[in-house]
Amino acid sequence: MAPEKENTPPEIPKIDFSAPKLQPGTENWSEVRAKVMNALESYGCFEAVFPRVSPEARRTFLSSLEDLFALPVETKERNVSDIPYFGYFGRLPYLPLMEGIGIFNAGLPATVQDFCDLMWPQGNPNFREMVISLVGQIKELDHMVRRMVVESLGVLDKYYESHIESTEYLFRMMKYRGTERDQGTQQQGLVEHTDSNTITILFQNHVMGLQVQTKDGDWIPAETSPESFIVLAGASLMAWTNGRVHAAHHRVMMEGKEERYSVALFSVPRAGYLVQAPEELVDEKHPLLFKPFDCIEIELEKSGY
Ligand SMILES: O=C(O)CCC(=O)C(=O)O
Ligand SMILES: [Fe+2]
Repeated sequence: MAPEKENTPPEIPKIDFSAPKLQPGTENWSEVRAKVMNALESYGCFEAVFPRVSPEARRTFLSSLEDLFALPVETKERNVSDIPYFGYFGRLPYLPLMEGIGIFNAGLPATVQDFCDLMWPQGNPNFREMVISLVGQIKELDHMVRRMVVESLGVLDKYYESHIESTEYLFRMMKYRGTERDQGTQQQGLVEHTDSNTITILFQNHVMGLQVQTKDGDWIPAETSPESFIVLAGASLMAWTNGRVHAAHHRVMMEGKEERYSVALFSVPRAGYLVQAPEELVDEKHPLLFKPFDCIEIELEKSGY
């Protein structure tokens, strides 16, 4: 390896999804698809430039999260879920800086409405509309990425529709308190973990903190701009692709007193759907790597994050 290369720290690939006509079948699509596969195989992660969600809408939503998290704990706790971390959680002994509020099945406007009714019995149509439109727009990116993966593997016609139909969406909003530690000292905001779902798409306020582990074990920053998102592959996508896609290990490290807000859309294989590699991806050279599993069962059994 050339010496300059050895010294270049690894960086999360940045991929441009901003072309207005990024459509299957076009040259641009094939180029972007190749970069996506490459990034998912090497890092399990990339930064997607996707200005379909306007920076203005993102900013407005992030500032409305200040009001959401400022609600009394008893109000936030009304948002319960049978699945750990899918409802409200906060001030857990092993996650002292973090609070999270999830909306499961956020693809359905009625679910978003129910959530808003719990938080604001007097109504909050603005918040409802912001969530519905963010979920709709980020879903477009999720669909494109998943289509690119099944296309690259040559199984588009047989599996794309069922892949999309078997998915539910978890929309999770997160707040991390700043750390009291001295400047230059980091404190863990979120323990290192791999997501169990298919794909996670995240954005954060100006307080960065997300880090992704490379296959060599180095932790590298996963930063976003007002127009870009971090896309992470989870264990379900790794299993479904029989290990072609790497599931990225990641964590949040906080530094400084400022609060961090982040927002994530998780595509989650619905309960009862068995995540298993299609027969086309299993052969002598590629033996089946993972036993079929139900992603929701894994989430239900989670004790740590
Ligand atoms: O807050 C973040 O940026 C990361 C959140 C995360 O990894 C998760 O909720 O699974
Ligand atoms: Fe995660």
